Order: sequence, then structure tokens, then C-alpha cells
Amino acid sequence: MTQRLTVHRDGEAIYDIVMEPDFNGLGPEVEKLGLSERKICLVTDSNVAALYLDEVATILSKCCKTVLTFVFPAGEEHKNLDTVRSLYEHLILNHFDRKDLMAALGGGVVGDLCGFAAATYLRGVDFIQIPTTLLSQVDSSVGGKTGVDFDAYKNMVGAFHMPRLVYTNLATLKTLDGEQFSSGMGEVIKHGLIKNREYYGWLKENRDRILARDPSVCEEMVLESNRIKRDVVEQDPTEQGERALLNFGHTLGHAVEKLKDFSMFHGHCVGVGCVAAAKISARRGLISEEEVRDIRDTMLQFSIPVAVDGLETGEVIRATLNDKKMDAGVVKFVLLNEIGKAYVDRTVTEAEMKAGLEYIMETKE
Ligand SMILES: NC(=O)c1ccc[n+]([C@@H]2O[C@H](COP(=O)([O-])OP(=O)(O)OC[C@H]3O[C@@H](n4cnc5c(N)ncnc54)[C@H](O)[C@@H]3O)[C@@H](O)[C@H]2O)c1
Ligand SMILES: O=C(O)C(=O)C[C@@H](O)[C@H](O)[C@H](O)COP(=O)(O)O
Ligand SMILES: [Zn+2]
Repeated sequence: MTQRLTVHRDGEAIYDIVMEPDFNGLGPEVEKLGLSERKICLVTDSNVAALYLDEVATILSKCCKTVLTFVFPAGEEHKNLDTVRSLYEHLILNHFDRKDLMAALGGGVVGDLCGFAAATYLRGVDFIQIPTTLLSQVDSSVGGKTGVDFDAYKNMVGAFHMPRLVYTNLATLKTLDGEQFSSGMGEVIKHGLIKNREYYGWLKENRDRILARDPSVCEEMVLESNRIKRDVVEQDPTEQGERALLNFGHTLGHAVEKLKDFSMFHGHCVGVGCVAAAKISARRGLISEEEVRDIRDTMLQFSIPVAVDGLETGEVIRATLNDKKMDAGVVKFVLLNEIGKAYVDRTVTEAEMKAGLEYIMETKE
């Protein structure tokens, strides 16, 4: 069954998130937007190209004037300005103009990179998101945060640029390996923890069917996560306040991701970051130690690592203090008032960060 959510800005509908069981509805959605007369550049990575590029290019060639493709090597290490530069060159060589359309076919790396190129090429061209990982379907394709890493600084260069459409083919989840699926679950659990306690409970109750990738349960999960993210980004599209809640688990998580040279998947770093932030929340008496253990166990139930080895607390704190999470000299942290309610806190001390980090560095699976 088709599921559809609309994202608004200042009360005006700006794009739809469409969830389908295949790619067949993509052509009609592009036509409906009046984008089909354009040249389209399909951007993807080497893994996704082998799986889905031909099918998607064939579908789009039936409704778009010309379909160009740009394939870059898969992996976070290619989410950088070198790849963006190659993409700009490709667009220029192919006389891509301001009325043309870009499409990100792939996970969050493709979405962030293609979105950033679309935001900046010729001062901005339209783009659509066709997310194929769980992480990109539940989180990164929605909300228009685009960008790339710079000299090992995570997402250091970027822009807010809203897609014209998010088209999610839920069947692509079938080809994801287990680790990538569990990485996506890190962001899904984050959504429950920051905004919806019932959803968090539902995830625990439906664990077996989620892990079996039961199509109807996955559809319900992607839909609910999209609702949560949609509601946040509608309220605060450019992260002036509320949107920062989506950064729960990211303050320490991004530092771990960077110090591990991006060898740990983003959603797994978010998972350990959520456990550390929960521990800090418990030290302040906001949630109970039992709830921290429950969050940790839930991560484990979904094969998300809850312990990090090979790092020292001091270097993670230093990396955090050097990150863009700093705001006027203070670190912007997200804590839990309770499960399902998060808030931004600017008073987290180095001692508290150390305690949170010790919990994820000492406890073993
Ligand atoms: N913009 C945002 O709001 C936002 C939100 C969350 C994360 N992110 C970013 O997203 C990135 C992580 O995204 P990701 O986890 O999707 O990683 P990814 O894009 O690297 O994809 C993970 C791997 O899965 C492969 N893959 C993609 N789809 C597949 C499929 N259907 N079947 C088999 N393999 C497939 C990819 O080739 C890659 O090797 C990070 O860079 C993170 O910073 C951005
Ligand atoms: O959409 C957002 O806003 C988020 O923070 C979602 C995060 O899951 C995502 O990883 C985002 O890219 C982090 O943004 P950053 O500004 O902290 O780099
Ligand atoms: Zn994230």
C-alpha cells in the first residue's frame, strides 16, 4: 500500500515522502511534480549502482528527457569535496542547467553528497531523494540537511536544501546486510527516545518481526520515524532550536565516528552516543539507572554496539570540544528528561562527559 506524508514549511506543502513496495511509482511522481521535461542526473554509489541503477534509470528514461548517471565509490570516506568536484565536472560537461534535476539513489552518503551538490551547483538546482538504506529511509532523506565531511571533520561543509520528493522503495531493505540494517536501527531507536515513548516500546515488542524485515512492520516503522522527523523539521527547518533534538546521541557519537576514522557505521556511533547521553541523564536524576540499562539492552537486541574499544575518554572529549556542536564556546548536548522527551542542555561538564564515556568504554556486551 502507498503511504504518503507531506512536509510543510510556513504552512505550505513543500514535498511529499512517498513509501512504496517497488520503484514503479517513481515515474508518475516525477511527472506529477512537473519535473519530467528536465534532464536528470542520477547520483549513486558503486554498491547501489550494481543493484538498482539500471532499473531506476530505465523507469526515469520513460518520463525524463535525458538520464545521466554519476557513480562514485561507496563509503563515508568518499563523502567529501573531491567527489563533489567530480560531480560538478560531470554536470558541466553534460551542460546541466538550473532547470535540470538531480536524484540521490542510495544511502545517507549519496543523499548528503548529492543534496549538497544540488544546493550549490549554479546556486541551487532541484533534487529528489530515493533512499535505499534503512538509515536514509528513516532519517537522512527527510529534512534537507545536506553536506560532506572535511579533513575528517564530520559534516563540516553543508547547506539546508529541501528535496522536491522523497521516494522510498521499502523493498530495497531486503538487500541490506545485517550491519547496515542495525545501523539504521540506531536512528530509529533515537526517534523513540527523543519523541515517543510508545514507539520505543513498540520497537522492543516487535523486535523479531523488525529483524526479520517483515514488510508490514518495516512500513509501519519507516512511517512512524518519518512522522517524528517530519514534525520536528516542519517546526524548525534550519535547526534554530527544536531540530537539535535529532542530534541526540550525536555529540559524542560524531566524535567516536571521527576518531574511529569512519570505520564504525554512523547509526552504530549514534547508538553508543545515545547510551552515553542516557547515562549522563541518569547521573542528573532525570531518568533511572534501570532505564539506562533498558536503553543499552534495546540497542544490543538490535545488534547495535554499546561499547567502544581502542579510544580514551580524553581524546573523545577533545574531539567533541573541537566539533561544530560547540556553540559560543559551550557544547550543545541533548539529554533525556524522560524516555520519549529530550531537551538541549548547554551545561554538560567534562566530568559528566567522562562518566558517560566510561559507561560505554567499560561495559562489555
Ligand atoms: N542529512 C541527514 O539528516 C542525515 C541523517 C542521518 C545520517 N546522515 C548521514 O548518512 C550517512 C550514513 O548513511 P547510510 O547508513 O545510509 O550509509 P551509506 O550511504 O554509506 O550506505 C551504507 C552502505 O550500504 C550500501 N547500500 C545502500 N543501499 C543498499 C541496499 N539497498 N542494499 C545493499 N547495500 C546498500 C551502500 O553502498 C553503503 O556501502 C552518514 O554520512 C551520516 O552522516 C545524514
Ligand atoms: O536532521 C537532523 O537535523 C539531524 O541531526 C539528523 C542526524 O541523524 C544526522 O546525522 C545529521 O546529519 C547530523 O547533523 P549535524 O548537523 O550534527 O552534522
Ligand atoms: Zn544521524
